[in-house]
Amino acid sequence: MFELIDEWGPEKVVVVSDSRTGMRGVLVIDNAARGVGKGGTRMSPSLTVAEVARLARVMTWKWAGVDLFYGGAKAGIRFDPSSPHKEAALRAFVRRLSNEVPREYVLGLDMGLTERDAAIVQDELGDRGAAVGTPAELGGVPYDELGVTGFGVAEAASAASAVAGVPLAGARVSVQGFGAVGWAAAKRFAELGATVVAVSTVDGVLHDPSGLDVTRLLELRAVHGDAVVREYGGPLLRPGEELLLDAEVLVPAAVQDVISEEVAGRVKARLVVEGANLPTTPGAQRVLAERGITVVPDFVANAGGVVAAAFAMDARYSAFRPDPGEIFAAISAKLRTNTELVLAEAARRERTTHEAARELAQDRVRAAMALRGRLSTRS
Ligand SMILES: NC(=O)C1=CN([C@@H]2O[C@H](COP(=O)(O)OP(=O)(O)OC[C@H]3O[C@@H](n4cnc5c(N)ncnc54)[C@H](OP(=O)(O)O)[C@@H]3O)[C@@H](O)[C@H]2O)C=CC1
Ligand SMILES: O=C(O)CCC(=O)C(=O)O
Repeated sequence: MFELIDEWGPEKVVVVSDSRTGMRGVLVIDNAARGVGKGGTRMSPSLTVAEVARLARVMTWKWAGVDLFYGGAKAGIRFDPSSPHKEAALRAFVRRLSNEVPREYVLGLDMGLTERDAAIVQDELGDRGAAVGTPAELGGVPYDELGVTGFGVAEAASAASAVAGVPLAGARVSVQGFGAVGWAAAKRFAELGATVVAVSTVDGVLHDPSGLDVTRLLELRAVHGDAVVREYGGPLLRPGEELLLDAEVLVPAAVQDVISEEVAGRVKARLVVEGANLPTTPGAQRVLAERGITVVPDFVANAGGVVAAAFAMDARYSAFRPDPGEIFAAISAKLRTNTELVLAEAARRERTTHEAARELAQDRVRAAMALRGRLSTRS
Protein backbone atom coordinates (compact mmCIF):
# COMPACT_ATOMS: atom_id res chain seq x y z
CA MET A 1 0.00 0.00 0.00
CA PHE A 2 2.96 2.35 0.58
CA GLU A 3 3.48 2.58 -3.18
CA LEU A 4 0.25 4.62 -3.32
CA ILE A 5 1.97 7.49 -1.48
CA ASP A 6 3.63 10.46 -3.19
CA GLU A 7 4.24 14.12 -2.33
CA TRP A 8 0.49 14.91 -2.27
CA GLY A 9 -0.83 11.99 -0.27
CA PRO A 10 -2.70 9.97 0.73
CA GLU A 11 -2.52 11.27 4.26
CA LYS A 12 -4.61 8.49 5.68
CA VAL A 13 -5.92 5.12 4.51
CA VAL A 14 -8.28 3.19 6.77
CA VAL A 15 -9.37 -0.33 5.83
CA VAL A 16 -12.34 -1.86 7.64
CA SER A 17 -14.31 -5.09 7.53
CA ASP A 18 -17.34 -6.68 9.13
CA SER A 19 -17.56 -10.44 9.48
CA ARG A 20 -21.35 -10.51 9.90
CA THR A 21 -22.21 -8.88 6.58
CA GLY A 22 -18.97 -9.61 4.70
CA MET A 23 -18.50 -5.88 4.11
CA ARG A 24 -15.01 -4.67 3.29
CA GLY A 25 -14.40 -0.98 3.06
CA VAL A 26 -11.76 1.65 2.71
CA LEU A 27 -11.49 5.37 3.36
CA VAL A 28 -8.72 7.31 1.63
CA ILE A 29 -8.03 10.87 2.71
CA ASP A 30 -5.72 12.03 -0.02
CA ASN A 31 -4.91 15.63 0.80
CA ALA A 32 -6.75 17.75 3.37
CA ALA A 33 -4.58 20.88 3.15
CA ARG A 34 -7.56 22.88 1.82
CA GLY A 35 -10.19 21.48 4.17
CA VAL A 36 -11.91 18.44 5.63
CA GLY A 37 -11.90 15.31 3.45
CA LYS A 38 -14.95 15.24 1.20
CA GLY A 39 -15.97 12.96 -1.62
CA GLY A 40 -18.51 10.33 -2.47
CA THR A 41 -18.60 6.74 -1.26
CA ARG A 42 -18.70 4.03 -3.92
CA MET A 43 -20.25 0.60 -3.47
CA SER A 44 -19.21 -2.09 -5.91
CA PRO A 45 -18.55 -5.84 -5.67
CA SER A 46 -15.18 -5.47 -7.41
CA LEU A 47 -13.89 -2.39 -5.58
CA THR A 48 -10.17 -2.17 -4.76
CA VAL A 49 -8.12 0.00 -2.40
CA ALA A 50 -6.06 1.30 -5.34
CA GLU A 51 -9.24 2.34 -7.18
CA VAL A 52 -10.43 4.38 -4.18
CA ALA A 53 -6.97 5.96 -3.79
CA ARG A 54 -7.03 7.06 -7.44
CA LEU A 55 -10.55 8.48 -6.98
CA ALA A 56 -9.47 10.32 -3.81
CA ARG A 57 -6.62 11.96 -5.76
CA VAL A 58 -9.11 13.11 -8.41
CA MET A 59 -11.10 14.70 -5.57
CA THR A 60 -8.04 16.67 -4.43
CA TRP A 61 -7.73 18.23 -7.88
CA LYS A 62 -11.50 18.61 -8.26
CA TRP A 63 -12.04 20.68 -5.10
CA ALA A 64 -8.99 22.82 -5.87
CA GLY A 65 -10.05 23.18 -9.53
CA VAL A 66 -13.36 24.80 -8.58
CA ASP A 67 -11.64 26.61 -5.70
CA LEU A 68 -13.86 25.24 -2.94
CA PHE A 69 -12.35 24.59 0.46
CA TYR A 70 -12.55 20.85 1.02
CA GLY A 71 -9.90 18.19 0.89
CA GLY A 72 -9.68 15.29 -1.53
CA ALA A 73 -11.09 12.05 -0.12
CA LYS A 74 -13.11 9.08 -1.24
CA ALA A 75 -14.46 5.95 0.38
CA GLY A 76 -15.49 2.61 -1.03
CA ILE A 77 -17.40 -0.43 0.10
CA ARG A 78 -16.73 -3.77 -1.54
CA PHE A 79 -20.28 -5.08 -1.61
CA ASP A 80 -23.04 -5.74 -4.15
CA PRO A 81 -25.34 -2.69 -4.11
CA SER A 82 -28.27 -4.84 -5.28
CA SER A 83 -27.96 -7.13 -2.23
CA PRO A 84 -30.87 -7.17 0.26
CA HIS A 85 -28.17 -6.77 2.95
CA LYS A 86 -26.95 -3.45 1.57
CA GLU A 87 -28.28 -1.42 4.51
CA ALA A 88 -26.57 -3.68 7.08
CA ALA A 89 -23.26 -3.43 5.19
CA LEU A 90 -23.55 0.35 4.94
CA ARG A 91 -24.32 0.72 8.65
CA ALA A 92 -21.38 -1.55 9.53
CA PHE A 93 -19.08 0.55 7.32
CA VAL A 94 -20.09 3.82 9.00
CA ARG A 95 -19.78 2.27 12.49
CA ARG A 96 -16.28 0.97 11.78
CA LEU A 97 -15.18 4.46 10.70
CA SER A 98 -16.55 6.21 13.77
CA ASN A 99 -13.15 7.80 14.53
CA GLU A 100 -12.90 9.45 11.11
CA VAL A 101 -16.54 10.14 10.12
CA PRO A 102 -17.54 12.97 10.05
CA ARG A 103 -14.59 14.71 11.76
CA GLU A 104 -12.13 13.96 8.95
CA TYR A 105 -14.42 12.70 6.18
CA VAL A 106 -18.01 13.53 5.23
CA LEU A 107 -19.77 10.86 3.16
CA GLY A 108 -21.46 11.68 -0.14
CA LEU A 109 -22.81 9.77 -3.15
CA ASP A 110 -20.90 7.85 -5.79
CA MET A 111 -21.69 4.77 -7.88
CA GLY A 112 -23.84 2.24 -6.06
CA LEU A 113 -25.20 4.67 -3.44
CA THR A 114 -28.35 6.78 -3.65
CA GLU A 115 -30.13 9.42 -1.57
CA ARG A 116 -31.87 6.62 0.36
CA ASP A 117 -28.45 5.29 1.42
CA ALA A 118 -27.32 8.76 2.49
CA ALA A 119 -30.41 8.84 4.74
CA ILE A 120 -29.27 5.54 6.34
CA VAL A 121 -25.80 6.99 6.89
CA GLN A 122 -27.40 10.04 8.49
CA ASP A 123 -29.40 7.78 10.77
CA GLU A 124 -26.32 5.79 11.73
CA LEU A 125 -24.35 8.95 12.51
CA GLY A 126 -27.07 10.35 14.76
CA ASP A 127 -25.95 13.50 16.51
CA ARG A 128 -22.32 12.86 15.52
CA GLY A 129 -22.83 14.56 12.19
CA ALA A 130 -24.34 14.60 8.76
CA ALA A 131 -24.06 12.82 5.46
CA VAL A 132 -24.39 14.75 2.23
CA GLY A 133 -26.74 13.86 -0.64
CA THR A 134 -29.65 13.10 1.70
CA PRO A 135 -33.28 13.41 0.52
CA ALA A 136 -35.11 16.73 0.60
CA GLU A 137 -37.39 15.30 3.31
CA LEU A 138 -34.36 15.30 5.63
CA GLY A 139 -33.44 18.85 4.65
CA GLY A 140 -30.73 17.62 2.30
CA VAL A 141 -29.70 18.41 -1.25
CA PRO A 142 -30.53 15.23 -3.23
CA TYR A 143 -27.92 15.96 -5.87
CA ASP A 144 -28.16 12.70 -7.82
CA GLU A 145 -31.95 13.06 -8.12
CA LEU A 146 -31.49 16.68 -9.19
CA GLY A 147 -28.97 15.53 -11.79
CA VAL A 148 -26.44 18.23 -10.99
CA THR A 149 -23.33 16.44 -12.23
CA GLY A 150 -24.73 15.52 -15.63
CA PHE A 151 -26.10 19.04 -16.01
CA GLY A 152 -22.59 20.38 -15.38
CA VAL A 153 -21.06 17.95 -17.88
CA ALA A 154 -23.25 19.37 -20.64
CA GLU A 155 -22.51 22.94 -19.51
CA ALA A 156 -18.78 22.20 -19.69
CA ALA A 157 -19.29 20.72 -23.16
CA SER A 158 -21.10 23.85 -24.21
CA ALA A 159 -18.21 26.01 -22.96
CA ALA A 160 -15.69 23.78 -24.79
CA SER A 161 -17.66 23.60 -28.01
CA ALA A 162 -16.21 26.82 -29.46
CA VAL A 163 -12.61 25.67 -28.89
CA ALA A 164 -13.37 22.24 -30.30
CA GLY A 165 -15.16 23.75 -33.31
CA VAL A 166 -18.22 21.67 -32.47
CA PRO A 167 -21.37 23.80 -32.12
CA LEU A 168 -23.63 21.91 -29.71
CA ALA A 169 -26.83 22.73 -31.57
CA GLY A 170 -27.32 19.72 -33.81
CA ALA A 171 -24.18 17.94 -32.58
CA ARG A 172 -24.52 14.16 -32.18
CA VAL A 173 -23.74 12.98 -28.64
CA SER A 174 -22.95 9.46 -27.45
CA VAL A 175 -23.25 8.86 -23.69
CA GLN A 176 -21.77 5.83 -21.92
CA GLY A 177 -23.71 5.07 -18.73
CA PHE A 178 -27.26 6.09 -17.91
CA GLY A 179 -26.98 6.46 -14.13
CA ALA A 180 -27.01 9.64 -12.06
CA VAL A 181 -24.51 11.35 -14.35
CA GLY A 182 -25.51 9.87 -17.71
CA TRP A 183 -29.27 10.55 -17.61
CA ALA A 184 -28.83 14.14 -16.51
CA ALA A 185 -26.15 14.78 -19.12
CA ALA A 186 -28.42 13.40 -21.86
CA LYS A 187 -31.28 15.61 -20.62
CA ARG A 188 -29.17 18.80 -20.60
CA PHE A 189 -27.56 18.04 -23.99
CA ALA A 190 -31.05 17.68 -25.48
CA GLU A 191 -32.10 20.99 -23.88
CA LEU A 192 -29.02 22.63 -25.44
CA GLY A 193 -30.13 21.46 -28.88
CA ALA A 194 -27.81 18.48 -29.31
CA THR A 195 -28.97 15.12 -30.66
CA VAL A 196 -28.36 12.20 -28.30
CA VAL A 197 -27.65 9.29 -30.64
CA ALA A 198 -26.56 6.65 -28.09
CA VAL A 199 -26.85 5.80 -24.41
CA SER A 200 -25.68 2.64 -22.68
CA THR A 201 -25.77 0.60 -19.49
CA VAL A 202 -24.07 -2.72 -18.73
CA ASP A 203 -26.87 -4.35 -20.76
CA GLY A 204 -25.69 -2.76 -24.01
CA VAL A 205 -25.93 0.30 -26.21
CA LEU A 206 -29.07 1.90 -27.60
CA HIS A 207 -28.19 3.62 -30.87
CA ASP A 208 -30.26 5.65 -33.29
CA PRO A 209 -28.24 7.80 -35.75
CA SER A 210 -31.23 10.12 -36.14
CA GLY A 211 -31.54 10.66 -32.38
CA LEU A 212 -33.03 8.84 -29.39
CA ASP A 213 -36.18 10.10 -27.67
CA VAL A 214 -34.58 11.46 -24.47
CA THR A 215 -37.91 12.30 -22.83
CA ARG A 216 -39.05 8.71 -23.28
CA LEU A 217 -35.72 7.40 -21.96
CA LEU A 218 -36.10 9.49 -18.81
CA GLU A 219 -39.67 8.28 -18.31
CA LEU A 220 -38.60 4.64 -18.75
CA ARG A 221 -35.71 5.11 -16.33
CA ALA A 222 -38.08 6.53 -13.71
CA VAL A 223 -40.20 3.36 -13.95
CA HIS A 224 -37.70 0.61 -14.82
CA GLY A 225 -34.43 1.94 -13.41
CA ASP A 226 -31.37 0.13 -14.72
CA ALA A 227 -33.46 -1.87 -17.24
CA VAL A 228 -34.09 1.30 -19.28
CA VAL A 229 -32.20 0.37 -22.45
CA ARG A 230 -33.95 -3.01 -22.73
CA GLU A 231 -37.36 -1.39 -22.11
CA TYR A 232 -36.80 1.22 -24.85
CA GLY A 233 -36.88 -1.55 -27.44
CA GLY A 234 -34.80 -2.22 -30.54
CA PRO A 235 -31.46 -3.93 -31.03
CA LEU A 236 -28.58 -3.22 -28.66
CA LEU A 237 -24.95 -2.78 -29.65
CA ARG A 238 -22.31 -4.42 -27.49
CA PRO A 239 -21.00 -2.46 -24.45
CA GLY A 240 -18.01 -0.37 -25.51
CA GLU A 241 -19.28 0.32 -29.04
CA GLU A 242 -20.78 3.64 -27.90
CA LEU A 243 -17.21 4.97 -27.56
CA LEU A 244 -16.53 4.51 -31.26
CA LEU A 245 -19.75 5.67 -32.91
CA ASP A 246 -20.12 8.48 -35.45
CA ALA A 247 -20.78 11.41 -33.11
CA GLU A 248 -19.27 14.84 -32.56
CA VAL A 249 -19.34 14.57 -28.75
CA LEU A 250 -18.47 11.56 -26.58
CA VAL A 251 -19.41 11.48 -22.89
CA PRO A 252 -17.99 8.53 -20.93
CA ALA A 253 -20.17 8.62 -17.77
CA ALA A 254 -19.83 5.14 -16.30
CA VAL A 255 -16.58 3.60 -15.04
CA GLN A 256 -12.84 4.24 -15.11
CA ASP A 257 -10.22 3.27 -17.71
CA VAL A 258 -12.66 2.60 -20.57
CA ILE A 259 -10.71 4.70 -23.08
CA SER A 260 -7.31 3.06 -23.52
CA GLU A 261 -4.66 4.21 -26.00
CA GLU A 262 -6.02 1.70 -28.48
CA VAL A 263 -9.62 2.95 -28.11
CA ALA A 264 -8.43 6.59 -28.21
CA GLY A 265 -6.94 5.94 -31.63
CA ARG A 266 -10.38 4.94 -32.94
CA VAL A 267 -12.63 7.55 -31.26
CA LYS A 268 -14.53 9.50 -33.94
CA ALA A 269 -15.81 12.33 -31.70
CA ARG A 270 -14.10 15.74 -31.86
CA LEU A 271 -14.93 16.56 -28.23
CA VAL A 272 -14.67 14.17 -25.28
CA VAL A 273 -16.27 15.37 -22.05
CA GLU A 274 -15.46 13.16 -19.08
CA GLY A 275 -18.54 12.59 -16.95
CA ALA A 276 -17.01 9.59 -15.15
CA ASN A 277 -13.96 9.81 -12.93
CA LEU A 278 -10.79 8.52 -14.65
CA PRO A 279 -12.38 7.24 -17.89
CA THR A 280 -9.24 7.87 -19.98
CA THR A 281 -5.80 6.44 -19.27
CA PRO A 282 -2.81 8.85 -19.40
CA GLY A 283 -1.72 7.20 -22.67
CA ALA A 284 -5.18 7.73 -24.13
CA GLN A 285 -5.08 11.40 -23.11
CA ARG A 286 -1.87 11.82 -25.12
CA VAL A 287 -3.33 10.02 -28.17
CA LEU A 288 -6.49 12.14 -28.09
CA ALA A 289 -4.44 15.35 -27.84
CA GLU A 290 -2.20 14.25 -30.75
CA ARG A 291 -5.30 13.59 -32.82
CA GLY A 292 -6.59 17.13 -32.12
CA ILE A 293 -9.55 15.87 -30.10
CA THR A 294 -10.53 18.28 -27.31
CA VAL A 295 -10.89 16.59 -23.92
CA VAL A 296 -12.56 18.22 -20.92
CA PRO A 297 -10.95 16.36 -17.99
CA ASP A 298 -13.04 14.53 -15.40
CA PHE A 299 -12.31 16.79 -12.45
CA VAL A 300 -13.25 19.83 -14.57
CA ALA A 301 -16.34 18.46 -16.36
CA ASN A 302 -17.95 16.50 -13.52
CA ALA A 303 -17.41 19.06 -10.76
CA GLY A 304 -21.14 19.84 -10.61
CA GLY A 305 -21.39 17.20 -7.88
CA VAL A 306 -18.89 18.94 -5.64
CA VAL A 307 -20.47 22.34 -6.15
CA ALA A 308 -23.82 20.85 -5.05
CA ALA A 309 -22.11 18.97 -2.22
CA ALA A 310 -20.65 22.27 -1.00
CA PHE A 311 -24.16 23.76 -0.91
CA ALA A 312 -25.28 20.67 1.02
CA MET A 313 -22.42 21.09 3.51
CA ASP A 314 -23.51 24.69 4.16
CA ALA A 315 -27.16 23.63 4.46
CA ARG A 316 -26.23 21.42 7.44
CA TYR A 317 -25.99 24.56 9.53
CA SER A 318 -29.01 26.34 8.09
CA ALA A 319 -32.75 26.01 8.51
CA PHE A 320 -33.11 27.13 4.89
CA ARG A 321 -32.63 24.59 2.13
CA PRO A 322 -30.71 25.98 -0.87
CA ASP A 323 -32.79 26.70 -3.93
CA PRO A 324 -31.98 24.17 -6.73
CA GLY A 325 -32.03 27.05 -9.23
CA GLU A 326 -29.21 28.70 -7.29
CA ILE A 327 -27.21 25.46 -7.31
CA PHE A 328 -27.62 24.96 -11.07
CA ALA A 329 -26.65 28.58 -11.74
CA ALA A 330 -23.49 28.22 -9.60
CA ILE A 331 -22.55 25.00 -11.39
CA SER A 332 -23.03 26.54 -14.81
CA ALA A 333 -20.95 29.61 -13.92
CA LYS A 334 -18.10 27.75 -12.22
CA LEU A 335 -17.79 24.95 -14.77
CA ARG A 336 -17.98 27.19 -17.81
CA THR A 337 -15.31 29.53 -16.46
CA ASN A 338 -13.07 26.68 -15.40
CA THR A 339 -13.44 24.80 -18.70
CA GLU A 340 -12.52 27.89 -20.70
CA LEU A 341 -9.51 28.54 -18.43
CA VAL A 342 -8.22 24.96 -18.65
CA LEU A 343 -8.53 24.77 -22.44
CA ALA A 344 -6.80 28.15 -22.85
CA GLU A 345 -3.99 27.17 -20.45
CA ALA A 346 -3.49 23.82 -22.20
CA ALA A 347 -3.00 25.66 -25.49
CA ARG A 348 -0.73 28.30 -23.93
CA ARG A 349 1.44 25.79 -22.02
CA GLU A 350 1.39 23.21 -24.86
CA ARG A 351 0.13 20.59 -22.43
CA THR A 352 -2.71 18.11 -22.57
CA THR A 353 -5.86 19.44 -20.94
CA HIS A 354 -5.39 16.99 -18.05
CA GLU A 355 -1.84 18.22 -17.46
CA ALA A 356 -2.87 21.88 -17.57
CA ALA A 357 -5.86 21.37 -15.27
CA ARG A 358 -3.74 19.38 -12.82
CA GLU A 359 -1.05 22.05 -12.75
CA LEU A 360 -3.61 24.76 -12.00
CA ALA A 361 -5.09 22.69 -9.16
CA GLN A 362 -1.66 21.74 -7.83
CA ASP A 363 -0.69 25.41 -7.49
CA ARG A 364 -3.62 25.92 -5.11
CA VAL A 365 -2.99 22.76 -3.10
CA ARG A 366 0.74 23.52 -2.84
CA ALA A 367 0.00 27.04 -1.57
CA ALA A 368 -2.25 25.62 1.18
CA MET A 369 0.34 22.99 2.10
CA ALA A 370 3.05 25.66 2.30
CA LEU A 371 0.97 27.86 4.60
CA ARG A 372 0.25 24.90 6.88
CA GLY A 373 3.93 23.95 6.98
CA ARG A 374 3.30 20.68 5.17
CA LEU A 375 5.77 20.92 2.31
CA SER A 376 8.64 18.49 2.32
CA THR A 377 11.77 19.74 4.10
CA ARG A 378 13.88 17.11 2.30
CA SER A 379 15.88 18.49 -0.59
N1 LIG B 1 -22.98 10.90 -8.95
C1 LIG B 1 -22.21 11.96 -9.00
O1 LIG B 1 -22.63 13.06 -8.61
C2 LIG B 1 -20.85 11.89 -9.57
C3 LIG B 1 -20.37 10.77 -10.22
N2 LIG B 1 -19.15 10.79 -10.82
C4 LIG B 1 -18.63 9.65 -11.54
O2 LIG B 1 -19.49 9.36 -12.64
C5 LIG B 1 -19.48 7.96 -12.93
C6 LIG B 1 -20.89 7.43 -12.90
O3 LIG B 1 -21.43 7.66 -11.61
P1 LIG B 1 -23.01 7.61 -11.33
O4 LIG B 1 -23.75 8.04 -12.54
O5 LIG B 1 -23.21 8.30 -10.05
O6 LIG B 1 -23.21 6.06 -11.13
P2 LIG B 1 -24.55 5.21 -11.21
O7 LIG B 1 -24.32 4.00 -10.40
O8 LIG B 1 -25.74 6.06 -10.92
O9 LIG B 1 -24.66 4.83 -12.77
C7 LIG B 1 -23.65 4.16 -13.45
C8 LIG B 1 -24.16 3.87 -14.85
O10 LIG B 1 -23.09 3.34 -15.63
C9 LIG B 1 -23.53 2.11 -16.24
N3 LIG B 1 -22.38 1.27 -16.49
C10 LIG B 1 -21.55 0.66 -15.60
N4 LIG B 1 -20.56 0.03 -16.24
C11 LIG B 1 -20.77 0.25 -17.56
C12 LIG B 1 -20.09 -0.13 -18.75
N5 LIG B 1 -18.97 -0.86 -18.70
N6 LIG B 1 -20.59 0.28 -19.94
C13 LIG B 1 -21.70 1.03 -20.01
N7 LIG B 1 -22.37 1.43 -18.92
C14 LIG B 1 -21.92 1.04 -17.72
C15 LIG B 1 -24.53 1.54 -15.24
O11 LIG B 1 -25.33 0.56 -15.87
P3 LIG B 1 -26.24 -0.45 -14.98
O12 LIG B 1 -27.30 0.43 -14.39
O13 LIG B 1 -26.77 -1.42 -15.95
O14 LIG B 1 -25.32 -1.04 -13.94
C16 LIG B 1 -25.28 2.84 -14.89
O15 LIG B 1 -26.17 3.17 -15.93
C17 LIG B 1 -18.52 7.36 -11.90
O16 LIG B 1 -17.22 7.35 -12.45
C18 LIG B 1 -18.57 8.36 -10.76
O17 LIG B 1 -17.40 8.30 -9.94
C19 LIG B 1 -18.38 11.92 -10.81
C20 LIG B 1 -18.78 13.05 -10.19
C21 LIG B 1 -20.02 13.10 -9.43
O1 LIG C 1 -18.38 14.96 -2.54
C1 LIG C 1 -19.45 14.46 -2.80
O2 LIG C 1 -20.35 14.38 -1.94
C2 LIG C 1 -19.75 13.87 -4.16
C3 LIG C 1 -18.81 14.28 -5.25
C4 LIG C 1 -17.94 13.15 -5.72
O3 LIG C 1 -17.75 12.18 -5.08
C5 LIG C 1 -17.28 13.28 -7.03
O4 LIG C 1 -17.28 14.37 -7.60
O5 LIG C 1 -16.73 12.27 -7.53
